[in-house]
This record gives sequence, structure tokens and C-alpha cells, in this order.
Amino acid sequence: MFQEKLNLFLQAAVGTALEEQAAVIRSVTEQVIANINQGDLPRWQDAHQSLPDLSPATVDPDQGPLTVRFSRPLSVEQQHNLEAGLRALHPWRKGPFKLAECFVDAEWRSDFKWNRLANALPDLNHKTVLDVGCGNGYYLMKMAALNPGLLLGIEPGLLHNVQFWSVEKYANTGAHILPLKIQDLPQHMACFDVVLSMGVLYHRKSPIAHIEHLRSLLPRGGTLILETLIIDGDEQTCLVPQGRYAQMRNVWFLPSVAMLTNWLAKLGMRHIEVIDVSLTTTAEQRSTDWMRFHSLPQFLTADEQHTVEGHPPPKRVLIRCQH
Ligand SMILES: Nc1ncnc2c1ncn2[C@@H]1O[C@H](C[S@+](CC[C@H]([NH3+])C(=O)[O-])CC(=O)[O-])[C@@H](O)[C@H]1O
Repeated sequence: MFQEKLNLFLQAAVGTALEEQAAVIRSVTEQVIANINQGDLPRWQDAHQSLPDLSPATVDPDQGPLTVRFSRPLSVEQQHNLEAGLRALHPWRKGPFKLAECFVDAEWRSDFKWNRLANALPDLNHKTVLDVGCGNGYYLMKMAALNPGLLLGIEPGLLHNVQFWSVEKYANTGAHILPLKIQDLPQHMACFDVVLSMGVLYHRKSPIAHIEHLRSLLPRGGTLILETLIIDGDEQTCLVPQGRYAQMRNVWFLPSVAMLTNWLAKLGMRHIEVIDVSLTTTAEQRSTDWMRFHSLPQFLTADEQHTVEGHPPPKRVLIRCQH
């Protein structure tokens, strides 16, 4: 199915700024697809295939859950099969989605971040947009209402890809996801008007190289939206947690906002604007019926003043800047 999705993307890229890069994207994606470790993938693909064909639907552009409305009410059997197919794609990290009567109450209230992000987005009309580490495509599907020219997400998590296909089967937003890491994209493929990197920088061992790579994907004047974990402090302050951070492995650099904006400026980014700084609350990230593992409440001390490892609790910055 990944090959089929790649082909659909390549068709959509014809006539856009991405057309010239299509051969490179095809080649790197085919290499990644050929090396996919199957694991649970067949089970997830079966769940996706089991989803019922339903009447045409539209996405409600309102704030809140990403809501898909169908032109005809679902039968009891359709409703049951829809919910069973989606539940088989547990755990749902990002959401919430509402498809007919089925409410996918994911671990993250991504609608909270969407409300912060919507203020930061430049005009997307006919623009080419890349969301790096896009999860199950929640923000891509929200951005689709803003009439972009092409929406591409890259996401190495295979379950996220299958969840995206499953919602997109009904939402029909025209967004695309490829199963790539940012490292798979060549540097200097400056064909995106807007690049988003949200929740990825702290997973990168070399955050400056990550920003440089993001910058190289933008032409002069293109917009970068960067969201990441930070700590309080001045331009000399940065946390490099030994061991885990809020039970997450693979967390490298949590700079202060001042240090992060210095990095961006040193790399030549301009018009750097801090749009938002927010503590991540246990209302925004928690276990639900659709994500039954531990979540933020279990990763913080009882008074929520520290992570269980004794670090400052998660706080995130949302920055907009230009190449
Ligand atoms: N090298 C990489 N290249 C691309 N993606 C990666 C890489 N490493 C990890 N990821 C992916 O980046 C995502 C990070 S989550 C943010 C999701 C969304 N953006 C959000 O803002 O809600 C973190 C969070 O929950 O905040 C995961 O889906 C990883 O698979």
C-alpha cells in the first residue's frame, strides 16, 4: 500500500514546485519501502482494509475535534465496522477525530496545539507545505481547509501512516504522507513554501543540523514553523537530560527560548517570532480508551512540578521565522 500512496503523491506533485524533485523523492521512498520491517504492519493494514465504504463525506472546518460528516446516516452495522476498524489501530496518539458517531479520543488533544498553530500559519493559499514528523496527519488534515497547493507529511511511524490512510479514506483532504525520516530527504531541496517541524527537534541528536536541514528545504522567503520542548533560562541555558525525560527515551536538547532563537538567527533565519510558550498539561496529554498506556499524568510527580526524573515539566515553544 505504501507504493500505491507514493504513486498518488507523485501524480499530485505534477505541475507543482515539487515536480522537479519527484524522481529523488520516488527513489528515496522506494528504498525505505523496500526495507520496511513488517512487524505489526499486516495486522494494521488488515484493519484499514476492513473499514467500510461509506457515503461521501466532508470535514467540518470548525475548531475542536477533526470532524468528518457523512452525506447519509450510517447503518448500525456500518457504525460498528467503522469503530472496530479504527480501534484495531490502537494506540491513537494524536486526535481527536470524530467520524459520524465514532469519537477517537486520542492521547493528545492536538486541537489545543492547532489553536496555537492556526495563529502562526502564513497564508497557505496554493502553497506547498511539508510537515516533518507529522504523526497521523492531524495538522495536515486541518490545514487542508486553508486551500494549500500541496500538503505533504513525512512520518517514519508506520502505525501513524495507517491511521492517516484510515481517516483520509473518509476525510478526502488530498493530503499525502510518506514513511520518511527527515534524514531521508536530500538537503537543499528548496521547494516548500512552508515547513513545519513540531515535536521533532528534541528527538534529534544534532538540533542545529536539524534546523539547517529544515532551512535548506525552503526557498528564500519561505516560512519555518518550529515547535519543541524548552526550559526556562537565558541564552546559556540548555538541558541535555541523562537518561529519560518524562519517560521518553531519545530526548537530546531542551534549549531555553533565548538559546533556540540564537541558533535560528546564527543559521540565518530572519523575522523570528515567538508565537506561544505553553506548559503541556495533563488535560492536553493523557491516557484514554483509545490510548491505554501510561501518559503524562504518570510521567510527572504528584504535584506536577517535575517530571518523574526530577526535570522541569514539559513546556513547549512555537516559533515562526523565515529563510
Ligand atoms: N528523524 C525524524 N524524522 C521525521 N519524523 C520523526 C523523526 N524522529 C521522530 N519523528 C516523528 O516525530 C513525531 C514526534 S511527535 C509530534 C507529532 C506532531 N508533529 C505533533 O506536533 O503533534 C512528538 C510529540 O508527541 O510531541 C513522531 O511521530 C515521530 O515518529
